[in-house]
Amino acid sequence: MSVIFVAASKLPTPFGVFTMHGFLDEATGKEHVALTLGDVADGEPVLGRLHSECLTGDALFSMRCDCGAQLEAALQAIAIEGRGVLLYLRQEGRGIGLLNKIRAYALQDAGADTVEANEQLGFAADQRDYAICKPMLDHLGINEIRLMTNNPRKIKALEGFGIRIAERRPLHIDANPHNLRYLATKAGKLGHLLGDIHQGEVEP
Ligand SMILES: Nc1nc2c(ncn2[C@@H]2O[C@H](COP(=O)(O)OP(=O)(O)OP(=O)(O)O)[C@@H](O)[C@H]2O)c(=O)[nH]1
Ligand SMILES: [Zn+2]
Repeated sequence: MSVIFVAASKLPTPFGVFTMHGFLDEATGKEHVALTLGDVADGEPVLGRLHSECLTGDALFSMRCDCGAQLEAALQAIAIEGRGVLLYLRQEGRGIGLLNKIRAYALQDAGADTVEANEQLGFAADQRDYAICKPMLDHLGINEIRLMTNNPRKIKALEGFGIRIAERRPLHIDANPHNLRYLATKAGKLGHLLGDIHQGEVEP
C-alpha cells in the first residue's frame, strides 16, 4: 500500500481542537485526512468514523444526502467522548468522482434511483476501496474501533484488513423531502441499516 504520512497540525473546530494528519496515496495522488482527538494509540477501542468525501453534502449544504449531518454528528460524538478518530476519505461519489456524481444526480432528477444512476453511467453501485484506511490506522496506532456507521460494507472491509470492530454505533439522521428516496434506496439496495427512516421538521 502506497499511502504515506506527510504532516500533522492542529485543527480547531466548533466541536474541539482536533489533530489533523495528512496522508498521500502515491498510487492515485489522492490526499486523505485523519482527525484525532485524545490519545488514540493507548490500545483501547477508539470511537471512529470512516467518512467518504461528499463535497455537496459536507461543504455545500446539500439536502440530497445525509453526509453533512453525519459528519457533524460524528465529530460531535468524538468531542463528547474526548477521544476518537475520523478518517476523511477522498472517495467522492462512492468512488466515481464529483463530476460523475453530478451526472448521476441529473439521472436521478429524471427518475433513476442512486443505484440505477451509477449503473446507467457504467459504474458499480459502490466503487469505494477502503484499503487506504489500514496504513492510516496503523500510523495512528489504532487496531480496534467502535465504528459509527449504518454501512455493513465498511465493517466487513475493516475486518478484512485485521482491524477489530468492538461495536457498531448507528449514525441515523432525520430525513428530509429531498433525501427520503435516497435513504430508502440505501436501505433497500445497498444494505444500509437504517431501521425506520424518520422525516425531520425541515422545510422542503
Ligand atoms: N454516486 C453517488 N454517490 C453519492 C450519492 N449520494 C451520496 N453519494 C456519495 O456517497 C458517499 C457516502 O459516504 P458515507 O456517508 O461515508 O458512507 P455510507 O455508505 O453512507 O455509510 P455510513 O454513512 O457510514 O452509514 C459519499 O462519497 C457521497 O459523495 C449519489 O446519489 N450517487
Ligand atoms: Zn452526500
